[in-house]
Amino acid sequence: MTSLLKKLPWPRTLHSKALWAVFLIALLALGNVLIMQLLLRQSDNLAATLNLAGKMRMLSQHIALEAMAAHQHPNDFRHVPQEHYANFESAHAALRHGGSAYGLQVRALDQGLQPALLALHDGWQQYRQAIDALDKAPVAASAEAVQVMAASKRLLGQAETLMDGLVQFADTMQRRALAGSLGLFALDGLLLALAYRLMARRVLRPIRLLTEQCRDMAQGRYGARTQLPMGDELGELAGALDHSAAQIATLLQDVAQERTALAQVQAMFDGLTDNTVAGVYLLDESINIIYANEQLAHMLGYEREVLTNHFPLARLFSPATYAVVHARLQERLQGRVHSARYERTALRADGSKIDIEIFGSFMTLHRRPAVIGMMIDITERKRAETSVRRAALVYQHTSEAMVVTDPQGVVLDVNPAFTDITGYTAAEIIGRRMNMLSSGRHDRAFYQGLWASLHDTGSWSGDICNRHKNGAEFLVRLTISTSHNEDGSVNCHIGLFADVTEKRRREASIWHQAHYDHLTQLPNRQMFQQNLQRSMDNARASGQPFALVFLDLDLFKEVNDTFGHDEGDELLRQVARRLQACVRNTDQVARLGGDEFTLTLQNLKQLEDALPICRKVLHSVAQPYELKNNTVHISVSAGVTFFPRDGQDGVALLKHADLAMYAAKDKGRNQFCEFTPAMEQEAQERRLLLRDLQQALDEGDFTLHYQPIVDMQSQRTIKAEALLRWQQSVRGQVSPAQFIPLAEESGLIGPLGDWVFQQATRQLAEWRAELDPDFQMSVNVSPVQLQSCKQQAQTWLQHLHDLQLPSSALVIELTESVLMESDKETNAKLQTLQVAGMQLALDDFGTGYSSLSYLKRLDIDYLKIDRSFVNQLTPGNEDNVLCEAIIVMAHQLGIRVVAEGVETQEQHDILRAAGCDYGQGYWYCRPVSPEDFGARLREERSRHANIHDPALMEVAI
Ligand SMILES: Nc1nc2c(ncn2[C@@H]2O[C@@H]3COP(=O)(O)O[C@H]4[C@@H](O)[C@H](n5cnc6c(=O)[nH]c(N)nc65)O[C@@H]4COP(=O)(O)O[C@H]3[C@H]2O)c(=O)[nH]1
Repeated sequence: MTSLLKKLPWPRTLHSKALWAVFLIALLALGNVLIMQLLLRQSDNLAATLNLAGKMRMLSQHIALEAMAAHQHPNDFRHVPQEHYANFESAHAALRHGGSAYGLQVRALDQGLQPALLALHDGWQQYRQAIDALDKAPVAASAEAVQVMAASKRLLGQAETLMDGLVQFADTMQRRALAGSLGLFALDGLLLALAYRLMARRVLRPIRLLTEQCRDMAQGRYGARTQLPMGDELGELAGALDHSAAQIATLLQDVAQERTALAQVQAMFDGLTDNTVAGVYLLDESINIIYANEQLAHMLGYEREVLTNHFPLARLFSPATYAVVHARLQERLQGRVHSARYERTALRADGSKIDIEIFGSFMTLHRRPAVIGMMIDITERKRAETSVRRAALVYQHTSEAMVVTDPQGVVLDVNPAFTDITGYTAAEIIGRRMNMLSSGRHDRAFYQGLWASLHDTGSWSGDICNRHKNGAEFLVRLTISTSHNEDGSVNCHIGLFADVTEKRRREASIWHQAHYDHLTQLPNRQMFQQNLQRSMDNARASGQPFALVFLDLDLFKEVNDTFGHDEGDELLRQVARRLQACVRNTDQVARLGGDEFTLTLQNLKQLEDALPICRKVLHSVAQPYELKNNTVHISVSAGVTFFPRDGQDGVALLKHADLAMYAAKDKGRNQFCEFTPAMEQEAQERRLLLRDLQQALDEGDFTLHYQPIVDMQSQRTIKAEALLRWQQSVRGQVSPAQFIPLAEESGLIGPLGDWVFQQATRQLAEWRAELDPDFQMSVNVSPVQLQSCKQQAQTWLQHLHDLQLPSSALVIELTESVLMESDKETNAKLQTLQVAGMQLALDDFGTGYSSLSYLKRLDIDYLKIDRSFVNQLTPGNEDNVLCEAIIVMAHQLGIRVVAEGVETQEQHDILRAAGCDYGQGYWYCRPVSPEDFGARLREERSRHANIHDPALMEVAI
């Protein structure tokens, strides 16, 4: 069916299709009308037939009645009219053959009803004969009447039969008409469906597709195509729409491409302008800036809005520079030169200068000439160029040799200094390898290390021994760096070296001086500390302990002072050699300074192994020394510590060895002591004492006692020695012999000594004013105190001046050590005091090594014989001669003598007999408080004033 439909010559245009549709619908309607007409006719014929048959039935009965009436009542009724018979006959004929009767037009009865009609006609014949018979029969004849009645009855039955047949026929016809109508309806439906299908296929679908396409297009989708066959207007419309869509799509694609291209151009421009390197500008023909990117504004220090608002380019340059810039711009604006590049110095908004490189090209903007270009800040580059120029100058003129090699070490270039240092000219070395300079002093591993470093880090630095062209070896400090290409490969190596032969020699010498003792050539303190650290590291690694022995020569100072420094130095050298001879090569001997040495005895299997070595050292050092001019005996005290037992670090170890050494000294010298924790406790005790001392000084817990110094002859108290007293709350009375050394060590002696000086002089001023204008005061001055304050002498003199005391009223008591250790500065201070009139007394004379020559040198006024000599003075004792000799010699030097510690009259008498000038001791008076001393002095003065008898003084005491 479908293929058939397809084959049909369908109308091509919508118009013809519409005409065809109208025609077909009209045809359909006409067909319907005709069929209905046919059915109606059949119905009419059927009705007419039924009507006619009915009439025949009625007529038969009517004829019978009339015949009966006429027979019964011939007067009243006439015979049956002939026309009835004729009507019946014509009706029969119409039914039999078709025609009209009773004004009804009928067609011949269906064949099926013809027998009934024939039977009716036969009955009719008989009925007629019966009528005729009745008509002819007499009025009362009943037989004929009965016959009529029977014939009438039969005819009626035959008419009924025909009627029934007709009714059945009518039913049949009616059913057929219904079936025909239904068939027609079905046909109509089929045709309409067919028509709809065609409509849907040929019209509605294309319209829907077109609608969808239009909708797609409206929504911006131009890719869909209806692709309808080009048969009708819809096809054409679809084709046109497809074409339009394709064109629009192409157009849009073109637009999109153009837009993309435009966006790319814009992006390129943005990318070009949105950078932090190049400032982009656009100049109009009046040479005003009409566009500037952010970088340009940033570069020139302007707001971008300012710069882009027809900013005159002239403002960016000095007038002279702008004249040149203007001329070059004109060349482009006039089209004579298309583009240009040049460098100028521009001015920033703040007036500072900036070196810029300017690129500019001619362009047309709104049909007017313009210049577009870039400005780049080349200040750094300029600086770099200057730097490169300078570097080139340096390269040429530096005294350091420079050599450039390729990655394989082949020389590419050298500077003049290279030739100066190596002797090789550029022509001789370029193209050769650097190993031409090799001295052969370095092994293969050395050069492998050099190249490995260059490879890994790009640089190497170190000393290298080279050979000069003339064959001489020289040491250079060589630094090699690597220059890389952009891809990371090595471009070249740059070597920089200077001849450091001399420098290294000097450095080695300086290092040696810094680390070795110049006198003994032993490691010095610094080297010792490094070695000690190394020893500790080794001991930690090996687990074997080592011993640190701290050595201090006994009485070396005395030897030094007695025999002179040269002899002392020689002694130290010999001691050093002996020490070295006592230990193994792996052990270390060092000189820390002065007469202090250390031994580091390594890798001890057991701690006791160190002790025989210590004994050996003590024995060796104690052997006599043949110096240049003297034979000397000394000994050494040693403190022994062990690592790790006695200390975990160098400081602790040395401190403990020092403590142990002091313990050895305390034990009487020429001994060695192992460190014990008790020593540390003693040291701790000293620290606590020092703390209390500081506190006492802060809180003013010190007092001064005064001990008279009497004139031997008159026994008159003519001086007093100020002696410091410290009554400590817990410790009680602490002896100066205990705390003065501590004060000296800690530096507290400075303020403490000043306090003593001020206190004593104030007291002196009082007594001089009240009791004796010639009274003198002796004040002990520690050597440390003298060294501690630079302005000491001036301060004291000023103080005396303030108290209106003459300097001569004061005697400074110094120990022998001051004389021996005094440096220039101390001497100068003492001299200042002496020049001012102050007197000097040498305390404890005879206990040390001081010689009379020192007394001379310092121009000592008084010499105080130590009480250890005075103690031994007994009548008839040969040792008394010593004291007498001291007194005589001192007097010969113009020095007066004070005897200390005079405890008995015998001593007093012996000393007086020996010519001793002054005496001091318990026999005269113990040190007493200022009040007691004042009372005593007062009493003595009054007694002297009245009696003038020195003997009474003794009684008073
Ligand atoms: N056995 C005995 N001793 C006697 C006799 N006569 C005096 N002494 C004591 O001998 C010491 C004399 O003082 P020094 O030799 O200068 O010896 C002083 C002095 O070197 C030092 N010293 C005392 N006060 C000061 C001071 O203010 N400054 C300084 N730097 N040292 C002081 O302390 C040392 C001891 O002083 P002190 O204990 O006060 O001891 C005093 C004194 O009490 C005596 O007949 N027999």
